[in-house]
Amino acid sequence: MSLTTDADSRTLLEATPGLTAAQQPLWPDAAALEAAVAELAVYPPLVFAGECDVLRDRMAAAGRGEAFVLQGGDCAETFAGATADNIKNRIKTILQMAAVLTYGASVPVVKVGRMAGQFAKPRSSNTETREDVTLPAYRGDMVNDFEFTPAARHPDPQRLVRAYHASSATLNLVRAFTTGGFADLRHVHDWNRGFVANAANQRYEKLARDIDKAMKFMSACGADFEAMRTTEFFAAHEALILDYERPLTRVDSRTGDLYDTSGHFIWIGERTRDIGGAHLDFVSRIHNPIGVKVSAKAHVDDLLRLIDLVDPERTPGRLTFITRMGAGQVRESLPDVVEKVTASGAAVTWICDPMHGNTFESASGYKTRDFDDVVDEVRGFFEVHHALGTVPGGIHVELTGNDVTECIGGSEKILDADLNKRYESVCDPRLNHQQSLELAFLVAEMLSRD
Ligand SMILES: O=C[C@H](O)[C@H](O)COP(=O)(O)O
Ligand SMILES: C=C(OP(=O)(O)O)C(=O)O
Repeated sequence: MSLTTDADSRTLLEATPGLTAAQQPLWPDAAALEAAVAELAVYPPLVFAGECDVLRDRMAAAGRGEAFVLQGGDCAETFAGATADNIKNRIKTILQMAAVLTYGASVPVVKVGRMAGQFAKPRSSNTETREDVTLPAYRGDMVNDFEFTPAARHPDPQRLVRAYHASSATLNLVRAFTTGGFADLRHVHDWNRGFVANAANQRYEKLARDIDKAMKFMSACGADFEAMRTTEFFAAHEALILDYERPLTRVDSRTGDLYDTSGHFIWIGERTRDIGGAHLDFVSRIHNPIGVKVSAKAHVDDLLRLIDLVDPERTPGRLTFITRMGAGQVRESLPDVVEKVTASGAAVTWICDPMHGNTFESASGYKTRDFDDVVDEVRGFFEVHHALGTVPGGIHVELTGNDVTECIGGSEKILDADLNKRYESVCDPRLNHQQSLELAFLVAEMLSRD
C-alpha cells in the first residue's frame, strides 16, 4: 500500500467538480482545513487493502446464505468515549451476539464493528435550538463538540486529525482483543451463561442449553478450541465527511486499485445516497466493500442506477443494501425493492438495520426506539426474503456494551420514565448490553427456523 501521486489518486484527493456533497460541515477556516487534510494524507493507512478484499469475500458469502453478517456499535463514537472499558464492552457484546447467531444460523458470523471511524453524523437540521438559543447542530466529534456553546459547536478541522488518532487507537485495541485471546469461544460461551442466569431471560434458556450441549459435543469430538481463541473482526463507519475519507484513500501497491483505508467497510447513508452526489461518486472509485442505506422512501429506479454506478461488474460482496424501513413499513415496502433489484441481475447482499426506521420522541422528550419494533422489523425482513426466496444476509445494529437506558422495552422492561437514568448517546438511542444479547437470541431463533 502506498500513497502515490499518480493521476487517479490525485483526482480522488480532490472533490470532483460540479458534484455536491450533502451534509458537509461549513468549515470556517480554509487554510486550517487544508492543513488537516494534508496531515491526514501522509498518515499510515488504518486498514490494509487485502483485509478489505477478505471482507468483500465474506460479504459475498453472506449474500449467498453461507455466512451471516453482524454489524454493530455506537450511533456516534466520541473521543472521550474511546476508553478501554467502553471498547472492551462493545467487543464483548458483539462476540457474545455472534456466538449465539452462529449457533442459530449454522454458518460463520462475519463480525463488523460500527467503530474506529464512526465520528460523523448526518443531521435533519443544520441548527439546534434550545429555549431561545440557536447554534450549529452537533455533527459528530470529527466536526464539532456536543456541548451546547457557540465555541463547542464551531467546526474545527483539527478534529479530522483527532478522529484519525482515536480510530487508530480503537482499532489497535480491537485487534489486540480479537487476536490476543479475549475472543476465546469458551469465555464467550461463559459470558452468555451469565445472560440466561438472569431470571428476566429465562425464555432463552432452552436455546442456551442447546448451545451448551453443542459446545460439549464439540469438546467430546476433540474440537480445537485453541484455534477458536482468535477471530476475524472488521471496522465500518459511514463515509460522510469527504475531507476525512479522501485523504485516507490510497493506492493498493499490489493492484494499483484505490481503497479508502479509513475502514474495511464503509457505507453511504440515507441522506447522502443521491445518484448525482459526491458520496456515490467517491465510493464508485474505491474498491472497499460498500454499504448503502435504503429507506422505505427509496425509488427502485434510483437504486438500479446506483448499482450500475457502484457495482458495474456485479462483483459479489461489493455492494450491500442496508435496509431500514421501519417495522410498520418493511413488509409493504421491501418486497418491491428486493424483487426488482434481484430481477436486474445485481449481486447485492441484504442486511437489515432495524434501528433507523423506528426512532420516535418519547412522551418525556427523549429520542428512543422500542425493542419490540426493532425485533419486528428484523422479523419482517426475514419474512420478506423467505417469501421471495432471497437471502437475509445480516443485521446492522446501534448498540453499546454498557447498561444505558436509551431504548425502551426488552426483558428488563425499560420504560419511558427510565430513559433519563442513563441516556448517554450523543445522537441516536442504542440497544444496551442486555437488549443486544436478547436481540441475538431472538434472531438466532428466527435463523434456526430457516
Ligand atoms: O443516526 C442517524 C442520524 O444522524 C440521525 O437519525 C439524525 O438525527 P436528527 O434527526 O436528530 O438530526
Ligand atoms: C444515519 C444513519 O443511518 P441512516 O443513513 O440510515 O439514517 C446511521 O446509521 O448512523
